[in-house]
Amino acid sequence: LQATLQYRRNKKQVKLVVRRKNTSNNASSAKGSDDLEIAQPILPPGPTPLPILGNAHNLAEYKNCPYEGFTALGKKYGRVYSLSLGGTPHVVVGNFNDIKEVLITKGNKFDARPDLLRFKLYFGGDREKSLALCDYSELQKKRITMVRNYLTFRGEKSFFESFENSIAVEMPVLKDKLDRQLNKTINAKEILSYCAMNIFTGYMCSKKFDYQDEIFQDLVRKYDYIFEDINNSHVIDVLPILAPFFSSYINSLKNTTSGIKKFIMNSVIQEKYKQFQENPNRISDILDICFLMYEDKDENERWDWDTILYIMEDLLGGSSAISNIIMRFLGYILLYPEAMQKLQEEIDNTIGRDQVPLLSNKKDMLYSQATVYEILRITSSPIVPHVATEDTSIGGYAVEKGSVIILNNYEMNTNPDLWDEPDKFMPERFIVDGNIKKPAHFIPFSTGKRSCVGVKIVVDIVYIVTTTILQRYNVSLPEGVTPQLPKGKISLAWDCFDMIFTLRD
Ligand code: HEM
Repeated sequence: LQATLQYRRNKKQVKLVVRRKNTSNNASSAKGSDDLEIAQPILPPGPTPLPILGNAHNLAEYKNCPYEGFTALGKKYGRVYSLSLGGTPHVVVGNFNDIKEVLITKGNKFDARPDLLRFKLYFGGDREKSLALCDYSELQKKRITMVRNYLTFRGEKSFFESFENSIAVEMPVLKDKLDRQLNKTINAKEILSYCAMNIFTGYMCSKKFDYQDEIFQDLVRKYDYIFEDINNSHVIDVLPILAPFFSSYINSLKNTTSGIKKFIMNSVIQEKYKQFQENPNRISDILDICFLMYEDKDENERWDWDTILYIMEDLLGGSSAISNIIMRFLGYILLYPEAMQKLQEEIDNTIGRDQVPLLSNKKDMLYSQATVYEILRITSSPIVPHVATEDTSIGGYAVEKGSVIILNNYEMNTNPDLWDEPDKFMPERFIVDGNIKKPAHFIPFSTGKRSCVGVKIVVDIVYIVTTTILQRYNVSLPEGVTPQLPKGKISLAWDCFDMIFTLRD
């Protein structure tokens, strides 16, 4: 806390090797030759931090969407600027070229994550256990490569088949649950959350649960609570000194995550391990792959139970992202009924009313795909912050080791220089000359070595679930209900908004 950025500006000299022609802004243009040279440190500009508070006050009015605040400050301080938050220097980057420098060109220098108290609390006090919030260690490299291959079906056809099958068997269950609630005002998020979790457990652990199972329901609620928490900022992120005043909140995070772990260990891993031991040659899902790693003959390569437990905890948590984004999908088409009509027309014309929607249809369903992308654009969920692992630079500005890098995806998705009428919900913007076209600066799943491993399954699951729903039902809002869809995060409250499903004629 004592180290405010101003202090650093005055006292600390960061020696950097800066290549002059690398800079498209003015930071290092003061230097003379095109060769590598030692430049004087030019730290990014930024508002002056206050003692203890740092720059928290500069963001106070943007509590509901801090990324809107980062964009507003960027207009004043430029495309790369600095802030001090939680006693740590932060650098905010909102321009695509600078973002690419962080994620791709210098990806190895920016591959760590911030050391936030909350990140530790989610993972039993040690964020290195997490897949998404850890730094980039050798173990992480192995875990994430394995997970990425599994979730993008690289090299193993049977995994794609089993993924498709896990969705396919869940769709009749979803329709059955909705059929029982026809013409009633319902909280669809509950049903969709059970559905998404079952798609995940089906694919990743070969196990499905009954939607009426109260322990399963409790697990899904717990995940949604943690997902909501992780999607929002908290005052202890920027003022960790206040943590003792939030002990009941901290305990609730601890209890919730430990409940999740207990469930996964007792109701998923242990049971499945018995089956694996009976038939170790049958590898049907990622949990079996983890068991192979647990039994590796090489002691240095072998994984322990914690590694397996936390991989499963992290991955199953991805189902909350899916249920929330599907709710957003439904929310937007309820607000823009002409989009619902176009989606239904596309379904009728391409798949028909009776045929089951398949992933193989997706390529012909341009408007459906475009709607998923438009939901992701307009939602603008943040890229998880990165951390500089050495003294380096961005856009020619000095960045010191340990700085947290905020990559302002919200700005890239809402900048009128990059999008026509960015505030308008307009799926058509992603269809150009009869093809899906995503501009290079559209990176809802980020890019580079720490990009999202869920990129493929998210789009596939959202596509199948929403197509299945709209093929069979009209969806409408009860009298007086207007979905509130705050931007800069994916999560919505458990009881965010009700809707009504009626059978299409
Ligand atoms: C709408 C849904 C989702 C969106 C928009 C999204 C977006 C993102 C973004 C922006 C990142 C950070 C990338 C970076 O730091 O450069 C990320 C990381 C990650 N996501 Fe997703 N995600 C979604 C769903 C999922 C799902 C369903 C899963 C799991 C199956 C998942 C697993 C992960 C993991 C493990 C990481 C960390 C990767 C790493 O740090 O190496 N995500 N996601």
